[in-house]
Amino acid sequence: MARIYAGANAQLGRSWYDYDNFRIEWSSPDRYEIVDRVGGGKYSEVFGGLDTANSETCIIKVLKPVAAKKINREIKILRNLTGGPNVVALLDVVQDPSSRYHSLIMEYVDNVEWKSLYPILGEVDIKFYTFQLLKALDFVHSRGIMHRDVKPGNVMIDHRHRKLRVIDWGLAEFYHPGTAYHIRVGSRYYKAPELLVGYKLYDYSLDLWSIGCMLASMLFRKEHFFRGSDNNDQLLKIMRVLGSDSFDAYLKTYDIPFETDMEALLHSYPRQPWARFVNAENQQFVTSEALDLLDKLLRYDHQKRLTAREAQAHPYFNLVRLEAASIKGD
Ligand SMILES: CN1CCn2c1nc1c(Br)c(Br)c(Br)c(Br)c12
Ligand code: NA
Repeated sequence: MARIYAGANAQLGRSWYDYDNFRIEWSSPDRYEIVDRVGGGKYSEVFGGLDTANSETCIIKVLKPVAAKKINREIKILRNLTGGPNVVALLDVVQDPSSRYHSLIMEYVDNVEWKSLYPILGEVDIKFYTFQLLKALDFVHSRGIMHRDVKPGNVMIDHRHRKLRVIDWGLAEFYHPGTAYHIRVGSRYYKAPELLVGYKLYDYSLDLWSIGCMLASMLFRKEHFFRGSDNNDQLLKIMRVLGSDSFDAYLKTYDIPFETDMEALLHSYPRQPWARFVNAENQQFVTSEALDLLDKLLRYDHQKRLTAREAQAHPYFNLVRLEAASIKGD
């Protein structure tokens, strides 16, 4: 059971979370022109586009037919969240009458690739962007939604304008207490322990693990902090840092049956102090406040992780809280 916002969807009501009975009015695609391909994946192809009605740049996310069932959920969630701080805005939904393709027209962000961005962020940048990300997720969680795929590739950052937007709500879901969710979600390096041990009764705190991984990347200047070669190795990488004693305690707390064919996962590992990851190159960003926050996010036990709201109140953000809180996120 989530420690916070457990009743959000019950309070917001069925029309808020029931995405099955939800009729979508599709606009004509004629108004939008595809300019260039910016990316894509299993479920979609993503293009930079032009909205000819206002000559604005936009993003055109063309959904592959395989994603049909999930279209309703993604659109419902984007509609529910549009206007929230640092959530990418859904501008339009279009369907090409002749084709089966559906596309989402999204707000454009002049994104700087994570690979190039994380090595140039200064201490204030790290605080600022982490705070903005927490602000977005506290809003999203308060509206009863878990993102479930938080990772650098889904956090667009226009560094010139210090603009951050959380994107790709295709894996997001509504949180209902006591519901068992799929564990094949997220992206490996950012998967929380509950997903890796197959614990299905997870909640919003899933996203806070991923934020902890991103914070560790920025603080320690490492593109992906826990970089496993498969789900078992992912868990091993985590265990080598957090230790095996607290892992065993976690399994016990939630009565999680854990079998593995990976010998290494049965060994015992000491907990590594976070200071161990400080080196000459990153020591300028790493303060005791930063390590304290990180320690409170990267916990096996999801109920012990800070919530996004608690994390925003952490002293680590003292320098940026006033300034960042004032930006409405537009
Ligand atoms: C793969 N890439 C690169 C940039 N970029 C990509 N996918 C994007 C999506 Br979906 C949105 Br919505 C926005 Br906004 C941007 Br920008 C996106
Ligand atoms: Na998106």
